[in-house]
Amino acid sequence: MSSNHTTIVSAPGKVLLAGGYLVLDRSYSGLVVATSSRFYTSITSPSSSSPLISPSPLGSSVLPTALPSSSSAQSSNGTQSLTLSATSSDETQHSSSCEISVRAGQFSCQESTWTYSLSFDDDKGVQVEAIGEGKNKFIEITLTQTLRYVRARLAQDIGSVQAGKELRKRSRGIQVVVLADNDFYSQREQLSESRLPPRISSLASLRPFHPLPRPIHKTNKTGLGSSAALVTSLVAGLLQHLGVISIPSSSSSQSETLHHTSSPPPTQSTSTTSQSETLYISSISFGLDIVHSLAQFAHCLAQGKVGSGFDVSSAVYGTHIYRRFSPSILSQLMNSSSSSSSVSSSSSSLLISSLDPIEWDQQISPFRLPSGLRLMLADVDAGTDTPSFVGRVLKWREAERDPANDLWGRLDQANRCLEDVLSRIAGRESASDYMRELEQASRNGVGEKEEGSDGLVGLLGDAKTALNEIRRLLREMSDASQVPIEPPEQTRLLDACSACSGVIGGGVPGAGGYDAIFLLVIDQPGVIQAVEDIWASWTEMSVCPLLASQSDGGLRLESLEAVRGLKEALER
Ligand SMILES: Nc1ncnc2c1ncn2[C@@H]1O[C@H](COP(=O)(O)OP(=O)(O)O)[C@@H](O)[C@H]1O
Ligand SMILES: C[C@@](O)(CCOP(=O)(O)OP(=O)(O)O)CC(=O)O
Repeated sequence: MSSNHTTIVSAPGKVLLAGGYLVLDRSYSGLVVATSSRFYTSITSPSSSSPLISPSPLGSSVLPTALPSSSSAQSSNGTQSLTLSATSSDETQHSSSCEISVRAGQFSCQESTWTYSLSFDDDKGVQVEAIGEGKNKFIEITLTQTLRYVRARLAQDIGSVQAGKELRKRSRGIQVVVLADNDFYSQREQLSESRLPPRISSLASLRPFHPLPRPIHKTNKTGLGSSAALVTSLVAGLLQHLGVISIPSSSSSQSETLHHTSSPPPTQSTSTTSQSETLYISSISFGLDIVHSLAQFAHCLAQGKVGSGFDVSSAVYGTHIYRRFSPSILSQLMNSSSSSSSVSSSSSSLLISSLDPIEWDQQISPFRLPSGLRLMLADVDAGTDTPSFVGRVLKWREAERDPANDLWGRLDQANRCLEDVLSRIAGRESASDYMRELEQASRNGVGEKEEGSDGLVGLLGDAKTALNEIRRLLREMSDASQVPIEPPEQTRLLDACSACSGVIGGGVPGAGGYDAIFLLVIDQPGVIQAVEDIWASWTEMSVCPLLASQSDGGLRLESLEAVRGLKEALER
C-alpha cells in the first residue's frame, strides 16, 4: 500500500458569554458558546506504518481493524480495548527511534515547523525530544503526553515491551499540520493590504487559512482560544490516528446528538435516548471524554496552571453550560509530570488512572442559542492580560469575602436568568409565527420587558434585561476590584450597539477587558448591517468584526473536501 493515510480533526473556538470568574469556582457554572471558526489538525503517515489501521477514505472513521465491535467488553476506563493482533514481523525493520514533525500551516514554514525525535525504551517508555531551536510548548507537551497515554493504554493490553514496538510502528513517519481559521488571529493587516474595509463580507472574501507574516508569538490573537483548540484537536487527532478512539464525523447525523448527550457519567446525563442508543453513544462519548481529560491535562501543563478549563471543554463538546472539574483531580499528575518526556511504569498507571473519565466531575449541560438569533463578535484593538486580571479579581474576592460572595451570588442568578430565557426562546422555535415575530421585533426594536408584554417579544425583552443586568454587575465587580472588566470605553461601545433595533444585548466575553465584545442580535441582514456600520465608524477604539457566529458542535472528524481551502492550505 503506497498511498498515505490521513486523519483530519477540528475543534471550535469559544466565547464565554456568561460566568467569567465565577466559572473558576466549582460552585458556579459558565455559559460557553462554541464558534463556527475552527482549529484543524491533519495527521498523515505512510499507510505501511500503521498496519493495524484499516486504510479508509479521507475523513471517514478510521477504526483500527483489531478494535472490538461496540458489543465487546470495554476496558476499566471505559474506552475501547486495544487488543491487538500479533506485532507484525516487519518490526525489525524499524530503528528504536523515529521522528514526528508538526507544522503550523499558515506561518513561515522555517520558523513554524517543529520536529520531535521519539525513542522507545522498554523501561522508560516513550521519550520525546525537540530537535532544533524553535519551541512550541503547547505542541511539545501535547505530543508527549498523548504518546505517553497511548503507550500506557497499549501496555495494559500487550505488555510494555510490545507496546513500545507497536507505538513506534504506528508513529513512524507521522507528519502533522495545524491550521486555524482566520478568525483566531487579527486580520486587520490582511484586510488593509487588500484595501478591504473591516466588514464581515471582507473577512469572508479573504482566502481561508490566510498566511500570516509574523511568528505565532508576535501575532495578535482575537480571544477564541487558539491554544485550547490546538491542544484539543491535536490530542483527538493523534488518539484517532493511532487507533485509540473513534470521533464522530462531520457528516454523521449523530454528531449533534452526541454533543448534547455526551457527558461523563454519572453526573449529568440529561439524555432521553433509548437504552440501545445510550449504549452506542456512551461508548463513543467515552472517546470524547478521554480527549477531554487528556486535553485538559496537556493544556494545564503547557499553561503552567490549572484554569477553569471551559475553553478545552467547549473545544470537545461544543456549546454548553460548564461546571468545572475539581482541580484536585490533576494535582498528583501535574506534580509528577512537569514536562518530562519519559515515563516509568508507576507514572504510566497514574496517567491512566488520573485521566479516566470516571474520575472526572465536570458537568456538561446541554444548551444552544435559539435559531434566528446570532452571536456577533468583534476584536477590539487594545491589549489586556487575562492572567493578571484573574489574579487581581481573585485577590479582591479573597480580601473582601462577604461583598464578593454577595456579588457572585447575584451574578450567578443573572447568568441563570439568561440561560433560562434563552432556553425558553429556543422552546418556541417550532411555533409557526416564530421567524415572523423575530423579524418584526428586529424592525420594532427589542426593549427591556414592559408590563403586559409576553410571548416571544416579552422573552426577547427578558433576554435584554438579563444581559444588561450581567453587564451592570460586571461593572460593579470592576469598581470594587479596580479591574477594568467592563471599562468605560467598552460600556460606550456596547451601549451604542445595544441601542440598535434588533440587538438584544451584549457584553465583554470571558475575563472582559478591552479586547473583544459580543452581541446577541436577531439574525436579519438589516440588524447585522446596522451593527457593522457602528463598528466601522467607531473612532474611540478600532473595532473589527470576526466572521464567526455560534455553532453547537464540538470536536469532529473532517473530510478534506468538505472544508473550504483546507486542501490548498495543506499543500502550501
Ligand atoms: N496556529 C498555531 N500553530 C501552532 N501553535 C499555535 C497556533 N496558535 C496558537 N498556538 C500556540 O498557542 C500559544 C498561544 O496560547 P495562549 O497565549 O494561551 O493564547 P490563546 O488565549 O489564544 O489560547 C502560542 O504561543 C502557540 O504555542
Ligand atoms: C476569567 C475566566 O473565568 C475566563 C477567561 O476567559 P477568556 O475568554 O477571557 O480567556 P482567555 O482565552 O484566557 O483570554 C478564567 C477561566 O475561566 O479560566
